[in-house]
Amino acid sequence: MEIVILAVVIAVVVVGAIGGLVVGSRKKKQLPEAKAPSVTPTITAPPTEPHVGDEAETPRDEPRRTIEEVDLPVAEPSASAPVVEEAPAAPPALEIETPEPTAGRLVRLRARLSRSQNALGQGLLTLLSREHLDEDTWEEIEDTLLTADVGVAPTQELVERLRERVKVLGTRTPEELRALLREELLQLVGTDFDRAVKTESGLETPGIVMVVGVNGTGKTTTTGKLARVLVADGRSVVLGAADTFRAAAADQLQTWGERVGARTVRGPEGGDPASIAFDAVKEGIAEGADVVLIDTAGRLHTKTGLMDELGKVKRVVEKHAPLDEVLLVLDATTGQNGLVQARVFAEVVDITGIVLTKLDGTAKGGIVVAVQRELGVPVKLVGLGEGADDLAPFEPEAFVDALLGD
Ligand SMILES: Nc1nc2c(ncn2[C@@H]2O[C@H](COP(=O)(O)OP(=O)(O)OP(=O)(O)O)[C@@H](O)[C@H]2O)c(=O)[nH]1
Repeated sequence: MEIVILAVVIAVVVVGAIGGLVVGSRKKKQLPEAKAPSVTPTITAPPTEPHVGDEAETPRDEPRRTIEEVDLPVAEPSASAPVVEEAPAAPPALEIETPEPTAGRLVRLRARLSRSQNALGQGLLTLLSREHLDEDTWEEIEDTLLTADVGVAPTQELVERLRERVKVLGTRTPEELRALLREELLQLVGTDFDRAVKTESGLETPGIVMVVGVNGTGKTTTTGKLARVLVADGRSVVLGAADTFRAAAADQLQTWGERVGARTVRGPEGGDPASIAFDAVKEGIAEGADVVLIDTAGRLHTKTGLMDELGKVKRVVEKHAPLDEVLLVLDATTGQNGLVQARVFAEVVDITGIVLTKLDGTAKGGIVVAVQRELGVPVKLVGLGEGADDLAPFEPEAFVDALLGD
């Protein structure tokens, strides 16, 4: 009996030892090292769908892990918080860009212009093509022009002339109507203005351009784009960040300048705009630059404040040399509000040219006509997008052609 008991004990011990060896050897199997979460988050591809013939089981050579060794899964990013791969830090050095040439820019940007302006041109052509041009149709033509911000007086003039010419014409082919409308719109926009931005002083000193307008109209952007236009035409430029109202405006202008290798003169936030303008012109003279562009602030609550500030900038700059151009920047999408701004600025400073920005974002191209009438000053440049080279010299023919579409 004792022998039997002894044999059973030995058997249990032997089986236990073998079992222990097996577990131990499993534990010793090296698990792949747990990867530390990478610093740069990455987007992983979703698992691919299994194909016909693929193994249904986990491959057998995959290491097995005990429950203690299995880490809890890292929380999956939720759909609302996508993991975005961080861009590598940009190198600090800025490359100097070569802006696009300015000749024919409006023609190049025509698609963008006509996309937003077709409502006016096509609307007029459709109405004029009706078989019977009754009073209601003429009223609709008038409404189309007024809706496009052409203004009351120019609208009435145009409708009167169109009525007369259509009567004389008798039957109308679409080609004749198009030609007639083109002629009349061109006359309304005006082909006699000198639309060149005056950037040459005719003196030893650089040409001086002051850019004014309510903040948010695209003033700083326009100053930057204009610097590019000038650089593209082979001129050297110094920028004056006299918009000290918003600190970011000076940074923004400086960035524009750096992209084309133009120096920016700036001062402290809330500093005196006139002294910055003065220093910018001084720097322009010292550098022998061709043009100095001065960006100003327009966020002033009273007309007197605006008058004081812009008047001071002008007086101080003119200690060096006279201003050659004062450009008023207006946002074309603001319609009548833009006209009110134009009136206030015109009372404060002698505007010599208008820049209409954001013409790509409105079908109200009639503002070109209205604002010229209001101030007796030509639109010289138009903004047709947020891109660096989306500022074009204003050409009446290209503009009217864009209104009428192809
Ligand atoms: N679509 C479009 N956007 C434009 C155009 N011109 C300027 N913008 C945008 O208008 C916004 C305002 O432009 P800013 O140049 O900052 O305006 P600002 O008048 O200088 O205002 P401050 O910087 O506060 O002085 C920016 O987002 C520009 O990219 C344009 O012609 N078309």
